[in-house]
Amino acid sequence: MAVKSLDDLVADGGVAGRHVLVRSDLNVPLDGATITDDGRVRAALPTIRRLAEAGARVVVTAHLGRPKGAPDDTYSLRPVAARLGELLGSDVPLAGDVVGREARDVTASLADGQVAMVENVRFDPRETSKDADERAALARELASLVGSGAAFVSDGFGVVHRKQASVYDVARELPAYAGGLVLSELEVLRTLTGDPQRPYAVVLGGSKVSDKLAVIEALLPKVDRLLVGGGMCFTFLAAQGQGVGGSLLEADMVDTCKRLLAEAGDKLMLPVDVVAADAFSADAATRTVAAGEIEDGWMGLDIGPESVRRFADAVGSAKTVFWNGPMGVFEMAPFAGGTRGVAQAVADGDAFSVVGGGDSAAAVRQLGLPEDGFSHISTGGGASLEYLEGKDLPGVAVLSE
Ligand SMILES: Nc1ncnc2c1ncn2[C@@H]1O[C@H](COP(=O)(O)OP(=O)(O)O)[C@@H](O)[C@H]1O
Ligand SMILES: O=C(OP(=O)(O)O)[C@H](O)COP(=O)(O)O
Repeated sequence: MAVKSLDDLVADGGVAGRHVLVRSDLNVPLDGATITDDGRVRAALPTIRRLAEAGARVVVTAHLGRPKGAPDDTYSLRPVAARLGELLGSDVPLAGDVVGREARDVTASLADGQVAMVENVRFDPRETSKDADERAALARELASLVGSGAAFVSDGFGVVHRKQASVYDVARELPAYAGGLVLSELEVLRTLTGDPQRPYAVVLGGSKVSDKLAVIEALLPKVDRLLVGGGMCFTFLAAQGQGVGGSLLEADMVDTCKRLLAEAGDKLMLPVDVVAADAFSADAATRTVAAGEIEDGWMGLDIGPESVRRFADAVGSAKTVFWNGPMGVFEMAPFAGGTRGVAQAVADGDAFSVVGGGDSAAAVRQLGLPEDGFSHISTGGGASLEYLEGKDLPGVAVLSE
């Protein structure tokens, strides 16, 4: 069955007076309760606004960070609901729970064209449960919030690779439609899966190491160059027997990295130098050292200048570039040079270039890089990677069941 879109929903008898549950990806970077980059909220806006303007009673669900399946104020969606309200130009009430009494009250009291949110859906342990029955139970409760006659719009591209209750299971409980953001992201990424112009370079960094190691294996045969920086690189350096001190390391993935290094040969490029620090802090003492010479008590928080030159050369000569994951802890000025240097090289080059991921997109904007230097800035990092890898995205596949 073909995926139905938001256009179909609006055309199918209209949405005026109907409840519509929208799953967005509003997982924004925060400094305390301050949003440091609202790109994902802005990206979610067109779908939410279109539904509201068509008279729907819109209930938005989203996650923020990775709370441990229980309410945790650090991960409250309050700042996000406030920002969404500012951008919409009307107040967005936020229920203090996910499917409890407040969620039911807020949902029931919506007027036509109004938008409300429920709290971080990951406060409910069933959202991310491996047990399909537990997830289905939460999905039924989410569906019953909006009642019969309601519809579900899946618009959180950054999370469609997660088989989670509010992304996957809920689409089986309500008539389900793909939002404009999901469809437009897939359309751009499709151009990278066909026959990309070569050389094709993929740059990986960031901190979700174990998620992305699996992706490397699948991408290796498809790309000409795979550049690995950020927190990702230290497990590879450790696999080469190099000293990584207190850097981010997934010890149980070292053997996998050994195997990947052997398979990849010189396709896979690692940093040759790193900016090491004696603490995870913007005020830490720093040193640039050879990649294998990080001492105990020090940690690698950025790739070094020689690595930036080599990575910049590789992306500068590529005709297609996909980049996910910052090269260092760019949020702190002393560790932003690697991300800035590589991003600038992508922007200066003439490759078809896609940068994906909440933090990577935020880095482009925060470091003042020209957004028009990239062919596309995607809201999803892991989701884009899994798509490029050729995997089915559960949150998309379920829409055509
Ligand atoms: N060497 C490093 N050590 C620890 N964290 C790092 C390192 N390099 C990058 N990071 C962190 O990775 C985070 C982004 O990772 P990730 O979520 O995987 O990227 P994206 O959101 O773009 O997909 C940033 O907050 C950044 O500070
Ligand atoms: O930030 C996200 O993904 P990304 O860092 O891969 O872009 C999404 O909101 C998914 O979050 P998750 O990786 O905690 O499931």
